[in-house]
Amino acid sequence: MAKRVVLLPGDGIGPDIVASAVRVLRQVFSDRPEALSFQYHQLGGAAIDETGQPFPEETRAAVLASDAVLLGAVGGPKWDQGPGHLRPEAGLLALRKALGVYANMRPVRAYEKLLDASPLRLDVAKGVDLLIIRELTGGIYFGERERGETASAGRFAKDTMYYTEMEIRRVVKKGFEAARDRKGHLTSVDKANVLDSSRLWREVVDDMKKDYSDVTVEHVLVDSCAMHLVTRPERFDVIVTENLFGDILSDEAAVLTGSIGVLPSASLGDGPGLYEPIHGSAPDIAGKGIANPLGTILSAAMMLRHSLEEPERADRIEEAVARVIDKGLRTADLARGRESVSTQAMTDAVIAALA
Ligand SMILES: NC(=O)c1ccc[n+]([C@@H]2O[C@H](COP(=O)([O-])OP(=O)(O)OC[C@H]3O[C@@H](n4cnc5c(N)ncnc54)[C@H](O)[C@@H]3O)[C@@H](O)[C@H]2O)c1
Ligand SMILES: CC(C)[C@H](C(=O)O)[C@@H](O)C(=O)O
Ligand SMILES: [Mg+2]
Repeated sequence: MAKRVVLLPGDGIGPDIVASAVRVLRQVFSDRPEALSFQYHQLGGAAIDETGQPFPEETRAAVLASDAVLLGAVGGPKWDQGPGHLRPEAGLLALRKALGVYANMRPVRAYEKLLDASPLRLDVAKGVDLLIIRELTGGIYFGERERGETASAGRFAKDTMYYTEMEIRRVVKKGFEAARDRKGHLTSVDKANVLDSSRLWREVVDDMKKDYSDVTVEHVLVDSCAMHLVTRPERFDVIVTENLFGDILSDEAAVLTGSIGVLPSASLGDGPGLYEPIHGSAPDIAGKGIANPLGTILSAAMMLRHSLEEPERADRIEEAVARVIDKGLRTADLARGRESVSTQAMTDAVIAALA
């Protein structure tokens, strides 16, 4: 039976980069085209325009019945003025929650050929190969919120960072397991010098250590981690951290690779996985045909590996991307004054490199 992939192109550059990933998937399955079925649904601003909701019921039903979900990006200035629960981003959060994808894996790999695209010194970014595991369905993104007004101090707004032991344990477990399969080092990132939720996080990590004696564990405060990511990135193997810290640190880590456009992600829980590049809808370049499709193409490879039991085809896509980068092809975000190619041409090159 065909594996059911739900495609959520979303907004801005989303439709272009998802189209690229689908072309690559079709090519890598050209010997068995019946193995995958694709279904398009709406999420984000596009869904608001059509249905009034950022995560329509129809999309919810489709993703829950799928084997995996591939998402482009959501958001844009057109929808920025709406109330919080009717923003495109609220649809994305509701999607993650509905799928229960609590572990967001964001691998960061510096390709040798792209080192000069990073603003950092060559020797800093060289050899970087780390994995950020970001808790994705809890923390301040999903805690209690409140808006109000007091007579003495004017308006107030409240967001709450709330974690249960169960939420921490299951994502930290993914961290230990990933470290075990990689270089055996786990960095748990928190703000335990200030936050109670971080102190609980640290206690749970320390509790779990004894079951993973082959993994070395260190605790690093998030501010210090932010500095070390761009000064000594080679010290990291697997980083596990809560939702907001992971969001910020992964965009920072993108600087090591030359562009946020090349970073993929896999969000995993107990049901269908969700796969999306880590970047947004890039309204500044939308419609120009110049978006970097590699983060989405590499997310599709992660989908084949983690949800669709097709690890060899995943390898083939990743090798094709590495070959294209090696040949020197760059989209505008990576060009740094060199010649650049379009989304379409980059996708064509990956497809040609698959052969
Ligand atoms: N997962 C998601 O859907 C997601 C993630 C982040 C931001 N957003 C949303 O996207 C919108 C824009 O946010 P932002 O500008 O802060 O972040 P962004 O990631 O969209 O863009 C940041 C910068 O990186 C560039 N960029 C990003 N992806 C690129 C690609 N594939 N190729 C070339 N250049 C690329 C953009 O042109 C821009 O200059 C906002 O509405 C935000 O909420 C969505
Ligand atoms: C758009 C936004 C809700 C999202 C997040 O904060 O999780 C994005 O920044 C990401 O990293 O996927
Ligand atoms: Mg982000």
